[in-house]
Amino acid sequence: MHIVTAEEMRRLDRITIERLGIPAVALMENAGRAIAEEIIALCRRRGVGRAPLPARAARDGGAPHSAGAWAAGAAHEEAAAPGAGAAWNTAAGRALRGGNPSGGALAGAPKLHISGDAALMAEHAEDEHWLVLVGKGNNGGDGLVAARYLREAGIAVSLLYAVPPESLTGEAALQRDAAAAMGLPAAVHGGGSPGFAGYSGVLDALLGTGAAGAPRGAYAELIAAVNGSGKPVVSADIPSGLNADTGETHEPCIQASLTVCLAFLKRGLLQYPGSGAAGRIVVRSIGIPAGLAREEGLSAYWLTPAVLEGVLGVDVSRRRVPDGHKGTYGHVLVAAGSLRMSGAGLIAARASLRAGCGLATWAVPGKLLPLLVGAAPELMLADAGGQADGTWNAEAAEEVLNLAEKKDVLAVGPGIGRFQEDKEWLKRIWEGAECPLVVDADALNILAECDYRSWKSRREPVILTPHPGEMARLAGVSTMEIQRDRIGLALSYARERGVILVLKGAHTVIASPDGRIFVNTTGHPGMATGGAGDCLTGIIAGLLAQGLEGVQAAAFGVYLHGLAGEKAALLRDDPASVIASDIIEAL
Ligand SMILES: NC(=O)C1=CN([C@@H]2O[C@H](COP(=O)(O)OP(=O)(O)OC[C@H]3O[C@@H](n4cnc5c(N)ncnc54)[C@H](OP(=O)(O)O)[C@@H]3O)[C@@H](O)[C@H]2O)[C@@H](O)CC1
Ligand SMILES: Nc1ncnc2c1ncn2[C@@H]1O[C@H](COP(=O)(O)OP(=O)(O)O)[C@@H](O)[C@H]1O
Ligand SMILES: [K+]
Repeated sequence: MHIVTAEEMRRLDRITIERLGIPAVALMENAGRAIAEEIIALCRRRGVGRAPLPARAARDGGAPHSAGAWAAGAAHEEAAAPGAGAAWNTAAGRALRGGNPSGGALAGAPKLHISGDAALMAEHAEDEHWLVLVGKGNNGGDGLVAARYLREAGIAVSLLYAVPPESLTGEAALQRDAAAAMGLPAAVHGGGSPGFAGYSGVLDALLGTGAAGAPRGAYAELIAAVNGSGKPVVSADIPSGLNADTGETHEPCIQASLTVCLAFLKRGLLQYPGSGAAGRIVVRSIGIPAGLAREEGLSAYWLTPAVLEGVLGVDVSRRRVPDGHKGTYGHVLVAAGSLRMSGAGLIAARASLRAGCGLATWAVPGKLLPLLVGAAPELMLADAGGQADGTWNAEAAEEVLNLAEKKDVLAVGPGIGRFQEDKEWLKRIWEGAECPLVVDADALNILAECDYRSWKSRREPVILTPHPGEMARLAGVSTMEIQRDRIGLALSYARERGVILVLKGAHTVIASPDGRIFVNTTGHPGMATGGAGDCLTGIIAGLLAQGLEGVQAAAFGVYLHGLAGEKAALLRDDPASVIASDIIEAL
């Protein structure tokens, strides 16, 4: 699934309207109807058992999946089916709503099957009353359309305009008039906090992709009031107050239970804190052809199995040829670990084996070798020279390069620490290794102190795997600046430096020098544990050894790593108990 910026969304809108001739008002009609369907499905879900839907504030940390941030399979793409057919679930429902009311009673007679618009049927509609907050732009227009459909479903709605309705223009003005003609009750925000007591939910149609800066005036007042109301909030397109491109949340920003995102997933919904403000996200089609994004050369994606296969050409089933042997699946060399951090190397090397490479060799300063014998019997150990105290030195680079000669990939960095002439060490490896190179941990910190663009260019790809702190050092900005717009920053760094960049952390971003972007949503905060990153390095190296291209290995590796973290969490009482070795064992 593509992810787009607000500007890209406007371009796709324009093309649909101008080139395909689909009127803007038709898109708005589809958008509003989709939002109404999702609200009805939500009402139906809470109708089952009549349990009140928890308000956003009372929920968890707010991941984009209602089943909990870490639930296994959370990142799998689901087809949006807003409760279709659910209205027919009970025999009473079938009989009352006219779906073949005679049932099997008239044996032998031909059955007449007629069904109504199930997506717009709300059971217990009489218990619902939704407040629709209407902004001045097209987002407000979407809300007005949704209000009409909700009314049609028997749900009471009240409109609250943020600005005088006369200030609406274009399609939004048409919807204002239609809502008035239908007799929907409406008021204009008059300052202060509106009362929410009588409402069962709030539709936030205040600001969408046309918003600029922090919500002002009435918008800000309404958002703050809704957040304090304890009512479930559904946001149209994006939560009002969210930067649709970066995921930054302005003060204030709607905290939604559900966001019905229209046409294409907006970048800001996939990046924290935006992901947290959105609640559950449903992307609904509104008549803009999905293929337009590719035709227009957009190349940012939410990373799913479909994207891995269809866009990146990865065989996610990881089929092996029947006559394959360990040579078929490649040999990884991991240059990692030192006296105080040998475990980092061990984790990376073991993870590469679990990722399916045929052979893995772990190179360490020679002093450590006798201590590591048997640490992982499947691994081969190699003496990389180094200092008498078990740390690395510049000369060890030559040994690593010798060892790398017959290997398919070289991973460097986990647990190496800093040492004298470490910049020289890394330069020699960078320029000399004739296989793909994965650079992690302290090797990234070393790199941050080098002008590596002046180094001899490499034929084989380089994959950098920084966490936000390491990325800040590489880019020469603060960690806060990195987190402010992770996608934008990863993209520009990868392009400028000609490297494949894996910017780790919640919703890891994979950026390639050719401008492709993939955002991963597998994984969970329990993976914020020492060694989890070393494990990822090993997985990516293991996939490269099996012949995957750089971007394929980086994206698939990140996806598998998160999935393994989810599986590992299911074996524990609490995801916080997951440690890096568990992730390896869950691969
Ligand atoms: N064909 C289409 O285009 C389709 C579009 N669709 C929908 O339209 C949405 C985009 O609509 P949009 O471009 O009209 O912008 P939107 O976010 O509704 O409001 C902007 C207005 O708010 C105001 N304003 C801005 N910033 C502000 C602030 N900080 N604080 C306070 N006010 C602020 C600003 O007014 P101004 O201040 O300029 O007078 C401006 O007029 C999109 O998210 C989707 O929902 C779908 O229906 C599909 C078809
Ligand atoms: N909240 C989170 N959600 C998903 N994945 C996470 C989260 N926090 C950390 N991770 C993942 O765990 C790994 C931690 O890596 P890193 O910080 O380099 O650890 P280390 O250096 O100890 O190996 C990364 O792959 C990161 O994406
Ligand atoms: K909104």
